[in-house]
Amino acid sequence: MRLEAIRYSPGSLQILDQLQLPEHCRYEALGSVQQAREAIRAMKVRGAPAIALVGCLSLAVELRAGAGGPGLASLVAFVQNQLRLLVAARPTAVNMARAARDLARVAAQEAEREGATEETVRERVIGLAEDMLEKDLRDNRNIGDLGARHLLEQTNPRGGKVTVLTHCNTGALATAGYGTALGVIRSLHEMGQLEHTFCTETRPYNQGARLTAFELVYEQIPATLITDSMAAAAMAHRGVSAVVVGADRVVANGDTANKIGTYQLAIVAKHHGIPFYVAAPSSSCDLQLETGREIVIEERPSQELTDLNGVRIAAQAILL
Ligand SMILES: CSC[C@@H](O)[C@@H](O)C(=O)COP(=O)(O)O
Repeated sequence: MRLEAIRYSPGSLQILDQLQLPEHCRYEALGSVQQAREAIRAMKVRGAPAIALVGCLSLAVELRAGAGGPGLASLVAFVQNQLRLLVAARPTAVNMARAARDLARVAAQEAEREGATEETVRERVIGLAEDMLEKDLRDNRNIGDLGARHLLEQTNPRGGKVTVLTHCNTGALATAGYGTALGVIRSLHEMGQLEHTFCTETRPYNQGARLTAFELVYEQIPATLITDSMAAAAMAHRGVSAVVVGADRVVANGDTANKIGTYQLAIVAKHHGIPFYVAAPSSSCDLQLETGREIVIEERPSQELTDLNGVRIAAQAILL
């Protein structure tokens, strides 16, 4: 069975609560933008593409139930407002902001068309949100296949299997399915070209230990979980052929924001002469920003560092 972070059918949206993984596979129904926003903030669903898809589909569910209006202007204002709330939920990942721009634009365009009704505006927004789900899955398969072939050509021109190190979770759980960086690893495995995977635990929220390790075991892909602080040693001594990570946002000059720890992985990879790749769909690209310095970096609650499963592990009164 395919791992699904998002289950959607017209009028119904469910997410796999990733805070409960790997112990429990529990789906939670989201019937409104407000519920989706809370789930995204709490990281029950996370990963740049999945955040955007859940946000947009929660709006689709709300609109199908007749939310917004009465009147075209008030419906368009409602759509814009709901999208603003969703964009603010996790600001670094740009996918939601890009999707919001597109949805707000089609809502406004349709409302201005002669003969438009509330129903046609709702249908246009819902239709576009549903297309995004299909497109993300297609994009991920392409990223996986193209990325795997590129990586084999570049890192192993004489043939032979490769070993890949990855960070955070960029798999089926972070997307509509298959994944981006983890999609490349999945494709290498499907091609019979993957020797081994190293996945980092990804402190403080352990997306690597809880989610990537879960996906790799689930798919029977050969893999070892390492602490974040073992990455340099793994690169020095364990034959890592390439590092492949995902992206929350790629800006015009190529600067990339991703899970904390990605920067040091890039430096360590450079030190060891190991190719470092960012695997991301165009929905993660933000060409409006020139450099990474302009990216708003999300600040998370300090408990994510000081506590483990609700139990304080850090010294009291330490500055954070
Ligand atoms: C395909 S997911 C791309 C990125 O969003 C991913 O690399 C990442 O850093 C996820 O972070 P998260 O904080 O778990 O949302």
